Amino acid sequence: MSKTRETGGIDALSLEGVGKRYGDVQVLDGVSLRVPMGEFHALIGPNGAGKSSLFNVISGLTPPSTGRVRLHGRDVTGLPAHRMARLGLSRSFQVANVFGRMSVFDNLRCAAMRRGGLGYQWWCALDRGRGVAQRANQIMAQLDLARRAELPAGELSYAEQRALELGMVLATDARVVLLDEPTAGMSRAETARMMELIRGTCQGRTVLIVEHDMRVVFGLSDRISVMVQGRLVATGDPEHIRADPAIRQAYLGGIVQEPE
Ligand SMILES: Nc1ncnc2c1ncn2[C@@H]1O[C@H](COP(=O)(O)OP(=O)(O)OP(=O)(O)O)[C@@H](O)[C@H]1O
Repeated sequence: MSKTRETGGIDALSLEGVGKRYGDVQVLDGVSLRVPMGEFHALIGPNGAGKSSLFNVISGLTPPSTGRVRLHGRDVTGLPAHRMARLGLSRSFQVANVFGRMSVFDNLRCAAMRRGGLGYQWWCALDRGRGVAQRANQIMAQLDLARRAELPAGELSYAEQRALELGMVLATDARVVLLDEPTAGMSRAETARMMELIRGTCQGRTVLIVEHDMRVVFGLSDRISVMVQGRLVATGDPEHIRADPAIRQAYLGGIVQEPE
């Protein structure tokens, strides 16, 4: 039975004819996609295909030129990122996006404050009333960062910074999580560790991930969509995508390493 059916027919995320134009350049063109609650969905495609642009539209960083975006059935087209965060959608970026001078713990506290949709001026009140510190501690334990709690985030290793960034996404308690190349620039061992962290911490959430490493894509995904020149050209389960000769020839051999 599909996840949409299991969850009463409401998709966590649905896109209908999403387009984005910058001047004369059509970056996204008629993108339609339904992601059921709890699905782990990967978005793959060559450089410049429009994957990050799609993330920007979904997360409210930039409005689409055409089409609709729905979150748990609610039309959220064009809502800014902070409103999307309050509605339970959070994202990471291609490059580690942490506050380098703030401690690991404070980075997580800051992120956890967004959870309640309250401003930073409520830091103290939230700290007491909503267990923000508790949440930060919990996430540090999950990500094995507890011994780094007081270290400025800028002094963490690259892989640890990416883990912290994942933690900042999770600290908001988002039910829909967008991860933009979470293993980019990592060694094989770091990638394997990151996969473990993602698998462990994102369980039960709906995840849309952009990733070039096919070990990660095929290791984690329920379904995969392939994007080329701003359009989705295929969506299916990993076996379907892996078996499609056109996709294999065009993308899986070229842009990525094959899963083992
Ligand atoms: N603000 C912008 N103004 C003009 N063109 C843009 C803008 N943002 C993105 N583009 C163009 O949109 C196209 C898609 O870029 P995007 O970064 O979304 O691709 P991508 O699939 O994420 O690529 P990569 O895998 O390399 O990150 C590119 O041709 C890019 O130059």
